[in-house]
Amino acid sequence: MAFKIGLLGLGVVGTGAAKILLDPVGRHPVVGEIEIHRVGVRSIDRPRDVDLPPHLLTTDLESIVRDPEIDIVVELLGGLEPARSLILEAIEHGKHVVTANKAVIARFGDEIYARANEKGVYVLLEASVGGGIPVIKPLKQSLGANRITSILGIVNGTTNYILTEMTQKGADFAEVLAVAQKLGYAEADPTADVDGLDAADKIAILASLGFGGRVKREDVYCEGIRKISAVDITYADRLGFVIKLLAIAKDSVEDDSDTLELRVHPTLLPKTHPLANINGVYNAILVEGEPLGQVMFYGPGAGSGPTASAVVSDVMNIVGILQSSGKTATLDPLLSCTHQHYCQIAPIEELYSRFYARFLCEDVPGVIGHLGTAFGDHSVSLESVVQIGFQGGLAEIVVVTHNVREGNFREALRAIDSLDAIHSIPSILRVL
Ligand SMILES: NC(=O)C1=CN([C@@H]2O[C@H](COP(=O)(O)OP(=O)(O)OC[C@H]3O[C@@H](n4cnc5c(N)ncnc54)[C@H](OP(=O)(O)O)[C@@H]3O)[C@@H](O)[C@H]2O)C=CC1
Ligand SMILES: N[C@@H](CC=O)C(=O)O
Ligand code: NA
Repeated sequence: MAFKIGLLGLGVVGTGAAKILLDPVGRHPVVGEIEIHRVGVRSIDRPRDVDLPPHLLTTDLESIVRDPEIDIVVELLGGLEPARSLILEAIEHGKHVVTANKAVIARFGDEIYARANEKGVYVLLEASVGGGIPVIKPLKQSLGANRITSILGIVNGTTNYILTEMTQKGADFAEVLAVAQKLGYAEADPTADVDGLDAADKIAILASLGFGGRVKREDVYCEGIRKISAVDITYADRLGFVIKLLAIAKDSVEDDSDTLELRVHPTLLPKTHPLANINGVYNAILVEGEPLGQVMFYGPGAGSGPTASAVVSDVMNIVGILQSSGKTATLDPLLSCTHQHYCQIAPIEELYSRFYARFLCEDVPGVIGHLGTAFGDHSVSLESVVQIGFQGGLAEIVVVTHNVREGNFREALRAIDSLDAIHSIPSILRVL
């Protein structure tokens, strides 16, 4: 018996999923039991890179989520609406859902999972984080015996591709972004990638799974890569670092409470760090837990085929359950989501980090002393201060701090900014 799916979206990921399903030979036999019943798109006449019978396509997406013949709705539209409403309506009609939409899950996951649990259906989302990397299911199942203490990830393929090209080839930001869009890595609105919002959605999802609580998306501190310049990439390199957009969720070690650190920002990583050599569209997620220690998940973080691999695997999981237990079985607690309480998130000012800051100063005697004094006055201890060069007659000084409270560091910067000898502070980055 074939299991019928309704595909919402036939873009980069939808096309990849359809290609796998239309070509089952050599894959797991379950793939051959999945039938594409309807496909919802915006424009029927748009040329497609996959050979589907034209009568399957419709612009009436509501009719798909209500279709009594469909077992599983696969949402690959992107964006918040109509994706959220269609997912909820599919659930109301007793359909299982597979989605790659981290933006919807990070914002409306509570609502979606509450309804899914009431209706006894699964909402699986392996493709939503790390593209083709299996990380959601391992966090739910294979690592379930551990107390997770930290999750560090490079979880956005577009920005990792851009930073890699800028670092290795001195490429121009806008040009590389255009290539990433052409390769199908970027979101429909690439601001979500570049400004770190997509990575913030993903770390909210990972944190919720790893730390077993709900996460409010607005609690994730987020900075993107727009301000990263070739100058900082070069100086980071000289100091022994690479710059990566890092997503971090970890137990806040500075206090005994149950609070979490949750943040996304460009970070100077020591070249010896396991995440430092994750390049191009590849993503990696380094999970630390007790008693396991560290485990790293690595693979293609975006793109048609890899993301479709995760989507189809989720569909197969549901088909496997339907085959073995039937439609009325209770939900498997290791695949569904039942969190009730919200994780407590520490304010960014209270977090401790190392910082890299680049100053442009008048080339006058004593300027390094003034910097040191201002930092010292705010209990910010310095690891190194280097006058690294000159730019337009101004001395360029780079400071790397020890692990300091962010609130103190910011106050020190305000004091430094008001010094006569300081012309500007072009960059401030965190250091791992
Ligand atoms: N691209 C990637 O590498 C990855 C993407 N994702 C996620 O997967 C999802 C899909 O992304 P992707 O395939 O890249 O997106 P695309 O923009 O390539 O495709 C979107 C598809 O949805 C259809 N669509 C969008 N809005 C509507 C609407 N209002 N009504 C009808 N149809 C609509 C489009 O129709 P039409 O074709 O007619 O325009 C298109 O087929 C997103 O949530 C994204 O975040 C996750 C991991 C990786
Ligand atoms: N735009 C995203 C796509 C995958 O989630 C990215 O670049 O990682
Ligand atoms: Na994944």
